[in-house]
Amino acid sequence: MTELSLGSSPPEAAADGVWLACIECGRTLAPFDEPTYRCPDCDGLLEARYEEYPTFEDFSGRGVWRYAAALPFESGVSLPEGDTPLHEVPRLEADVGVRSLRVKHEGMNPTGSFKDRGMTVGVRVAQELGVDRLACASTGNTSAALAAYGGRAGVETLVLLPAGKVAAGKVAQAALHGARILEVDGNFDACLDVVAELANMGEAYLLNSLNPFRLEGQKTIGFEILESFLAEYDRYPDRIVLPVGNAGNTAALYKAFRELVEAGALDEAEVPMLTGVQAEGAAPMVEAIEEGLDDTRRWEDVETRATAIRIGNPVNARKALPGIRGTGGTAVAVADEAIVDAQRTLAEEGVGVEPASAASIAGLRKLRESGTVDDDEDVVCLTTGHLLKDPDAAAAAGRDPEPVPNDTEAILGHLAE
Ligand SMILES: Cc1ncc(COP(=O)(O)O)c(C=O)c1O
Ligand SMILES: N[C@@H](CCOP(=O)(O)O)C(=O)O
Repeated sequence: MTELSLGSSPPEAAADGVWLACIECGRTLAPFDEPTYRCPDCDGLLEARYEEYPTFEDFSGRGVWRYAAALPFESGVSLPEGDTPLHEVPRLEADVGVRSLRVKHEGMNPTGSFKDRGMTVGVRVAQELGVDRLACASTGNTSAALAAYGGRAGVETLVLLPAGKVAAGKVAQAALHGARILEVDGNFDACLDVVAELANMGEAYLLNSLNPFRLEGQKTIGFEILESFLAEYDRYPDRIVLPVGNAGNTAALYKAFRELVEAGALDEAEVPMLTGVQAEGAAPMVEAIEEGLDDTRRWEDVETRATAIRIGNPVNARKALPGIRGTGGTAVAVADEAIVDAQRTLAEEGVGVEPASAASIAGLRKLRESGTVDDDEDVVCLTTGHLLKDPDAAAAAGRDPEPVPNDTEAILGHLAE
């Protein structure tokens, strides 16, 4: 696990032991002088770096801010977020046939997805920068989180959504939390291109996962999984399986593990294998892994019922591909039917997730069937968003309501049929 070294020296103007470094050319930048999303020299992705990396003993409290020692600030605009359940799923575990299977349900965050972890940190940075408008492109969840956290902070929010391709619950959230919603005649990747241009023009502060501080919040998923799993099993999971869209979580979890290794709190051999899952109709990361590419090829035409991961140009690919390879993981594409089936299976065991989230389960099943995942592995599947985010998908995947007369005897008769 040597790619993307964390070693760099702070620039002169580094604030309180934190700075930004380009993952391509190594240039370092002061973090809070002005909004910066990419390297001014080579356009590479930026990553937050710290003077010191904490060990588990440095963490205290609950939720995202438990990990303040690994974040750029002590606290932030919080609703609060993180501290999500690591569900047991005994029937699914037996069916898949692994040593242990847990489901880390990020749908239990305040706005119903993992984006809240990134937003609590990202909006804190926005306050530090003194910006007056926050913006994002979104397949839905980022917009809901941005609207809620921006609203809480009292800052104007603007979201660009691919018209007709965002689940109803997410649009409702962004609307009610007060975001200005622009529906764009184009896919998510086109929306992100426009928002990035607006941000570069100084029209808004961009809070997609291109923003390195979003990923600082999201890396706490990795810390939390390791701590909770260790507490229950006295060992770390072998593998973490996660849905991949813009590839922010893959990059963030990899960073969490590299930081712990750097701090001497985790052996390289203990780092879980990061295993990404995409829908067949939007699988540029899988293509890049299978073909040994250093970056993804942009897919112009993407389609999947898992609208949250309907993404053809994962902005974090250059961070996430080394994460998958460097941990000995892999990536796999799954059919929409397998995603829906996995969503139903999880729901029947009490865990309600949106379709994109269920991709992790569908991917695990596929990798077990192919023998890529062994039966003696400890696995954690990440489920990223709540079932109610996409009520239409849930209704379509679930049982149909049965109309009955307003009469007890008739209902008993109906139940006996
Ligand atoms: C519910 C859900 N799952 C998974 C993803 C993919 O996560 P990432 O972009 O971090 O790969 C997203 C958004 O991209 C999402 O909204
Ligand atoms: N699924 C995402 C897509 C944008 O991802 P981001 O992590 O880069 O903000 C969404 O919910 O919009």
